[in-house]
Amino acid sequence: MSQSIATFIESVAKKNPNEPEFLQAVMEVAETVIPFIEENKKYQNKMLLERMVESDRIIIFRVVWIDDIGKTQVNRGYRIQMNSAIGPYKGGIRFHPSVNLSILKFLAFEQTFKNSLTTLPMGGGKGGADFDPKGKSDNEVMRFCQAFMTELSKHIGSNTDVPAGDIGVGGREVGYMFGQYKRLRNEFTGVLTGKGISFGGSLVRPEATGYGNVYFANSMLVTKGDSFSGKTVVVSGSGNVAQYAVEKATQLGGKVVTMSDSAGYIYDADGIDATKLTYIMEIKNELRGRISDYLNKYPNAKYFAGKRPWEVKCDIALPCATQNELNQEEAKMLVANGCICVSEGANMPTTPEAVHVFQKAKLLFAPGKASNAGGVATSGLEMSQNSLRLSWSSEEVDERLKGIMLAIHASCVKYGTDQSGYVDYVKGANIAGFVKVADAMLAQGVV
Ligand SMILES: NC(=O)C1=CN([C@@H]2O[C@H](COP(=O)(O)OP(=O)(O)OC[C@H]3O[C@@H](n4cnc5c(N)ncnc54)[C@H](OP(=O)(O)O)[C@@H]3O)[C@@H](O)[C@H]2O)C=CC1
Ligand SMILES: O=C(O)CCC(=O)C(=O)O
Repeated sequence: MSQSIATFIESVAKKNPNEPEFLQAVMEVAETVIPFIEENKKYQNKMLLERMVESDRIIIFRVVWIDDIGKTQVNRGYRIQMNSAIGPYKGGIRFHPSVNLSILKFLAFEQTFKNSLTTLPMGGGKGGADFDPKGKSDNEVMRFCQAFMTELSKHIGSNTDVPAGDIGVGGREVGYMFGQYKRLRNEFTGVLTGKGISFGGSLVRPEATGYGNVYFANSMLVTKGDSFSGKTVVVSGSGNVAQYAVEKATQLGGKVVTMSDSAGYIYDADGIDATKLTYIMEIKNELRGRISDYLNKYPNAKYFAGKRPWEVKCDIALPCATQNELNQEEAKMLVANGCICVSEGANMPTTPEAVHVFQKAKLLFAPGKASNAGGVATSGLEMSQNSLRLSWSSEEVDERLKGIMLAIHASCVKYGTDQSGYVDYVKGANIAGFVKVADAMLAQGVV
């Protein structure tokens, strides 16, 4: 690591103690962006990266609600408004017991670069609460969402900050939050994305992150004259992103053999086809059960409690669960087993050591800020439709999504190709994302 990178990281670490995930995300960007700044006079001595790691503002608030047995519950809510140089703050809301400032700051920082890559005018933000929706009744989830939005509504708006879903926040939660915002503000606006189709949601938004990740992986494979056809695919997670990554990978001719949740993974050697995926969607989205329930209907599959799927031999790996879910040892296992392509559906699922393993082995490796950007890009399309008061067809939204993923791939190739022709997609995504935000910041003066 060069002296300038080390000095920068040291100062960020000092200002943001006890924030390992935030520091990890910053370090990954700094490693590629600082050398780029040093080669480009225009970006020098303007403290651009120093400004980008400092949130515009952070809102932390108490969320009080009553559970089904009449007990008062207290959670902590957050919204990180990271950077608005290129558009209103945009990024999801996460409800998970692990939520803290470090995790949300890493996500908001990543989001700023990701949103820049989408080609759409969206700044970076992220929010959430340490609320665990697991095991809660619909009424409890609704009361929590209403209490959360009662405070959040003071800080967001369709031209200011437009939240959406993330872990633990899907269509149900977005609906409850939208209802509360409308009740409090008496206005029907595109203040959230991921809404239901009957009240301003966009077709293909639920599918967009998973589909987009597979479109991006496919673009990487195409650079090698390859495709998903006949490939064995390992997927982690079984939530929104994983489900639609499995659907699209299967449609493109891949055989997906694993899915997981925080308790373990299932392995189905025959492949998780469309019918089996419908069952997983029922387990996860309606019954709110566990991935192990898959064996109730498909007993030939195997369940591995407490394990992650990276030990399974595959050609393509799609980590779609959560941050730091694929470590160095697991990366070595994937490489040894002949994996050729890893495309992140989740945000920062691969540890830095594991990323280096993939890059050293010259795998096709896509960082989430590029490969999972289809979700927020389609949220941007939802915002456009809301502003126009129009709804586009599935075909139209999907075509735009494909076009955006191709454009992001092209930007990564532009900024990430080295002299040997290897594309470092991490470097490409970081620099391409940085350039647009930095140019806008320079044009807007010292703010
Ligand atoms: N939804 C979107 O549009 C976008 C999401 N992402 C990212 O994709 C990832 C998945 O999000 P999404 O599918 O929406 O979320 P969901 O809540 O729908 O699903 C999350 C999945 O990840 C698993 N998971 C969560 N925490 C852990 C953990 N600590 N260890 C192992 N597994 C875990 C969950 O298992 P369990 O049920 O056991 O908790 C579940 O299977 C996240 O990193 C998110 O930030 C990125 C871009 C857009
Ligand atoms: O659609 C959005 O605004 C949220 C997407 C998101 O949270 C993400 O890209 O990580």
